[in-house]
Amino acid sequence: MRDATLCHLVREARSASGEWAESANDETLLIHKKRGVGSDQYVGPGGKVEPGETPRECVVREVREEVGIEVRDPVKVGEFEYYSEDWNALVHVYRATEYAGDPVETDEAVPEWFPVDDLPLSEMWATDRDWLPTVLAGGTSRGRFVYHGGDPRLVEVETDVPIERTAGVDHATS
Ligand SMILES: Nc1ncnc2c1[nH]c(=O)n2[C@H]1C[C@H](O)[C@@H](COP(=O)(O)OP(=O)(O)OP(=O)(O)O)O1
Repeated sequence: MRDATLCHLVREARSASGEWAESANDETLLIHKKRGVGSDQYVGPGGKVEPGETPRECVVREVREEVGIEVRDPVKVGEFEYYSEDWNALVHVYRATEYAGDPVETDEAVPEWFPVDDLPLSEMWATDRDWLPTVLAGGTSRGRFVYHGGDPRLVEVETDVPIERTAGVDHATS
């Protein structure tokens, strides 16, 4: 099973005067993906973990490659097993709030900020709605999703579960 990552960057929305708004108005950065698994949907930036890198190193690299920013504080907040006819993955989910630079379009992705309470769920993975709101709100999640023909056939989700935060920090994948 291949290791992969997702990064969900959350920023506190600003009012017109530039003041921090209520946390309910937080926003998260999604990408409209141009290629790869889940293309033509809105997803979090991320990708396959390369041999010799840790999932945390992967998520920093993939965010840099896909939207051109440096994420500073990714924290592992979830993981899920994904199974389909042609791709299986253990997906390590990270949440971050600090970054440097401004998101830019690349040949892989078009970045777009969305209010955390108004996600384009109909244009996202069907199972995102089962775990992503919890993660965006600062919780944790663990899951197992079996897809067939692009639709989820088995969905197992636990939220607010202990996540080994060091997982993927110190242990490079094979
Ligand atoms: N079920 C589900 N929900 C949300 N996100 C995902 C899944 N299954 C998945 O595999 N994913 C995510 C995990 C990764 O971010 C990508 C899969 O990796 P991919 O984008 O193909 O890898 P890259 O390295 O970015 O692609 P290429 O560079 O090889 O084009 O999907």
